[in-house]
Order: sequence, then C-alpha cells, then structure tokens
Amino acid sequence: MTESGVYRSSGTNAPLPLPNVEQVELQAMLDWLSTYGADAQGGVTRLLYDAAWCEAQVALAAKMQEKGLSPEFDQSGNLYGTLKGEGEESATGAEELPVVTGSHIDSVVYGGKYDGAYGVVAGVLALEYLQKHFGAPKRTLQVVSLCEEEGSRFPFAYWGSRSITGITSLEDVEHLKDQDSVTFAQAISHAGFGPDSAYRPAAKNYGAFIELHIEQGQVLERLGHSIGVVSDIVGQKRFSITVSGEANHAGTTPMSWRKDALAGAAEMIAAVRGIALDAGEPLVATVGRITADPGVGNVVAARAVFSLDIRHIRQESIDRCWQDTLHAFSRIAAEQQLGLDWEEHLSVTPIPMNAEMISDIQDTCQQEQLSYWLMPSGAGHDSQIFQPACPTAMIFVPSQDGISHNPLEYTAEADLMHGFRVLVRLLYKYGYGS
Ligand SMILES: NC(=O)NC(NC(N)=O)C(=O)[O-]
Ligand SMILES: [Zn+2]
Ligand SMILES: [Zn+2]
Repeated sequence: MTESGVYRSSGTNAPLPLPNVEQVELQAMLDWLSTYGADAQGGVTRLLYDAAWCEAQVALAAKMQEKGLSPEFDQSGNLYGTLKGEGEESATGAEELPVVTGSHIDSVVYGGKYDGAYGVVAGVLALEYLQKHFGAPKRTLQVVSLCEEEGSRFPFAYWGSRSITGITSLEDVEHLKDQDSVTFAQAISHAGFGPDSAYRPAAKNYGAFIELHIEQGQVLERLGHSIGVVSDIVGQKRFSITVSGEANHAGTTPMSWRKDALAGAAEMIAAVRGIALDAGEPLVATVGRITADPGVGNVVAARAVFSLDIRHIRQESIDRCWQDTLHAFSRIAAEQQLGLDWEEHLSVTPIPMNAEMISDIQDTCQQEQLSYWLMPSGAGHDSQIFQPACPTAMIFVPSQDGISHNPLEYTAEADLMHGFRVLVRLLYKYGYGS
C-alpha cells in the first residue's frame, strides 16, 4: 500500500448541487440487506462465511451489477463495486489508485442492522447516484463490502481489511476454530473463497479510504450534532483467559477444599472491572463471554474460559491496564490454587485519522450546513487498519440512545441521509476533482 495524496479540489466553494438526492432509497436498501441474517431476536446475525453472510454478499453483488458497478470478489470474500475513472494516466503512466468507500458486512451475534451495513449500502448508492448525475469520474471510485471486521465467529478481527493491506495472510489464520470447531480453512473453502478459488488475491492498493458508520455511542445525540468527524480510533487488546481448577462434588466438597475455576474467574472478572473503574474514562474493559466445564450445576467447575476486551485512545493506558489486570489475576489464582493461562488474539494500536481528509469532511459539512463534532471512536473500525497504508477518514451519524451491538440499534432516516450527502460530496471532491 503506498501513501498517495488525496485529490485536492481546485474549484470554488459554491456548494455542489445534489439533484434529487432525497429520492435515494437508502433506508429501503438497508431494510432489504437486513433480511439476510435476520435472527430470532429481531436483529441481524451474519458471521464470516456462514450461510447468511454468503447470501448477503451474493445479493449485494447482484445489486451492484444492476447498478452498473461491475461487482468483483477477492479471495477473502471482500466484494468490490467499481465506478471506473476516465482521468488521464499519471506522469508515471500508472492509473491513479482508486478512492474506496465501504465498511463491513459481518455482524456480531444478535446485532443491529446498521453497524457496518450502513457504510456498505451508502457506498453502493453513492456510486450509483454519482454515475447517474455526474457521469464517469476522473478517478476510479470503488465501494467495498469488507468480509469481516467484528471477530464474532473466529478469534480474530479485521480479516477483510488486514488481508487487503497484507498485514495478515490466510496461513496466519487458517488453523483458527469457531465455537463448533470448524476451522477458518474449512469455512473459507466451504464459502467458495480462498487460494483455490477463481478470485484474485485480496492484497490491493487504495488511494484513500472513507468509511461511513453509525457512532454506536451517544455523544452526537447528547450534543445535538448531525455528523461525527472521527479524529482517532481506539486501540484494543483482546484475550481469552483460561482458569483451571478441579472438578468435584458440589455437595461433599467443603468450600475451603475447592479448586473452583468458575468462582476464581468470577473474582477475576470483578477485579478487572474495578481496575477499569479506577483507571477512569475513556478506558473500558469488557468480559463478554464465559464458558465453564463441565458446566453442570452439581459439579465444581474444573475450568472456566472468558473473553477480555481492553480499549483506550492511548496505547500506554491499554498496556498499563493489562499489566495491572494480569497481576490481579495471578494473585487470585495463587490464593485459590488455580491455574491461569491467557492468549492474546487481537492487538490494534490507537490511530489518528488523516488530517487533510478530516478538514475536507468538515468543509463538506459546512457546505451541507450540518453541525459536526470532531470526536474519537470507542468502537474499532477497518479504517484503523487502512490508515497506516493510505489516507483514511471516518464519518459518523448518531445512534439513538447510543445503542449498538443490539437488535435495538437504530438511526433515524434523516440522519442516515445526512451522512449519505456528506459521503457523496466527499467522493465527488476526490473522484471528479472540483
Ligand atoms: N464497529 C464495531 O462495532 N467494531 C467492533 N469490532 C472491532 N473489531 O472492533 C467493535 O467491537 O468495536
Ligand atoms: Zn460492531
Ligand atoms: Zn462496525
């Protein structure tokens, strides 16, 4: 990935007319996409390479085809729609790298219908709108439906963007197993992707990346702003923590004789919560999943495995929280004669977004007469993977009550359209150059 400047507009500041933009049926296409993976909780569950994920990507490819965007998959299952540029070749004779917009198509379990999907749908409709009203751009514009960001199925996140930027290869992840012991290699092959497929390798150079996404928090709603301009994206560390004890009879084993892995894990979980509260905002630490073996009510647990997710806008704060947490876990394990093991399966650093593009988004909001707020993202995003490789920026729209990763996730249609208009203007600026 080469760092290349983003196209700078040389035109006047007169706002670009956006004819009939209000007729773009963004909500309808979001509702349509959410039917793929609609779950019993009223939300969306689309996990990497599962049936709902495959159906959604195939259906999106068909939509892109209908809209003249030449759909193309890569070997990871990332799906591109392309609006070909007609500009002059650069001095080196190489075509300018494409400006890409998009987000992720996968979800968490029982997630909402906007997280990731909004950026994909808005990108498809933005390219269709630009082609319809302004013809071919000078510079190629693409929308990408990234195959995986959440890390919901396999203990690994950002597979789509990491395979594109070359940070991760299939060899690095093919051994990973989901909760049904299906390997990554089996899943990618079953979905029809991977090195044996007919698709081209995922690695690809972008000229710039723009991600439109719901905020997933309550800052914009509370402050009354329409657009969030993302300054930085938090860093994260994710672990699996294993506590080992000794299975025993729940009725005949005195409390003081027990090596109770689940009781130990419970104390550890309370300890890490206390460490995070003592550290103060914006540090967050979350235990979202726990399993116990043998997981039977009348047996003292022999083993407990729980997840741990630590985030902050500064790397040193993440590192300090983990060190304090590990110290507390080790103390608890020693006190209760338990085994302790851990595996780190995600570590992404905090990263600032591209300053030039931030300024362009702010200018665009002014053209649209939309109030905006410069803010960090507490959620992780593919943009933090792309930023070291190409100029990258994010645009947020408000989430009602700040709810996300929940079937109740909601963003009003008017807010969705505000973000869409800013995205269209930005893509016009970079693709058509005026
Ligand atoms: N937009 C997201 O919800 N991202 C999520 N996924 C990752 N990988 O960070 C998260 O947990 O913040
Ligand atoms: Zn998410
Ligand atoms: Zn997301």
